[in-house]
Amino acid sequence: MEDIRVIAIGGGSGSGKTTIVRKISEIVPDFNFIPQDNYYKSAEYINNSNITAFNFDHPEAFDNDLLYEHLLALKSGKSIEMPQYDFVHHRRKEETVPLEPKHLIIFEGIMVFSDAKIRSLFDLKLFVDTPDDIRFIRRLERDVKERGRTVDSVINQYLEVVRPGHYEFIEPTKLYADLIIPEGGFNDNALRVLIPFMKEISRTEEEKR
Ligand SMILES: Nc1ncnc2c1ncn2[C@@H]1O[C@H](COP(=O)(O)OP(=O)(O)O)[C@@H](O)[C@H]1O
Ligand SMILES: O=c1ccn([C@@H]2O[C@H](COP(=O)(O)O)[C@@H](O)[C@H]2O)c(=O)[nH]1
Repeated sequence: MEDIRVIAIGGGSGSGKTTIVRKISEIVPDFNFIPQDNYYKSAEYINNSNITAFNFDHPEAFDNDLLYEHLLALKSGKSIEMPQYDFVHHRRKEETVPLEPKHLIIFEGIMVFSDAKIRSLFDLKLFVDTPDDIRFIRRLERDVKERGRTVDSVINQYLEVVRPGHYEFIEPTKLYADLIIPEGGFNDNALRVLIPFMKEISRTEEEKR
């Protein structure tokens, strides 16, 4: 398969990256979605009371070798078995999801721009930029509702590792972005500009003829 493009969407936790991808998927029919979160290394000994004993907000928290291998395979027209991640138990799930190659790959996560080798595979780089207070409120709500977390553990983790990690490893990668999107998935103007481009590159050979 020719012309396989990778669009990377980076930005802080709770900035709205996943929401952007959901909005894109309502209009762009067919693409491979790779959440960087699926490539977290397992840390099953972690729970609410020792949440900072593993730093999930460090570039080495991810299995970058497997990520590179998988992105390169998809970009070369090969299929992969994508891992799945369990946020409640902080570990990789047993099951994987088979992905067949498609013309468009969307790769999303907090540290998608940290690794130079992985970065070299990207055709378009977007950074979602949302103020810290808004990101924290969204994260607190989400982690308590969906990720089995207590309010105390979210606050503790945020102050000890998430916030420092954001300034050390995420914010500086904004300089790699081709486009910066303020306020994420509810920025209708940004989506209006981006979606036709994504629609075009996700078309199959047959549709292009
Ligand atoms: N612009 C927005 N306004 C209000 N809530 C939003 C907005 N963007 C995202 N959210 C909500 O904030 C939470 C985190 O957003 P999400 O897209 O998962 O962020 P990320 O993937 O960057 O961590 C979700 O519950 C989502 O519904
Ligand atoms: O087991 C885990 C794995 C990750 N985290 C936190 O998740 C965010 C990244 O996910 P977003 O969806 O982009 O918010 C990261 O800041 C980690 O701290 C976790 O708490 N537990």
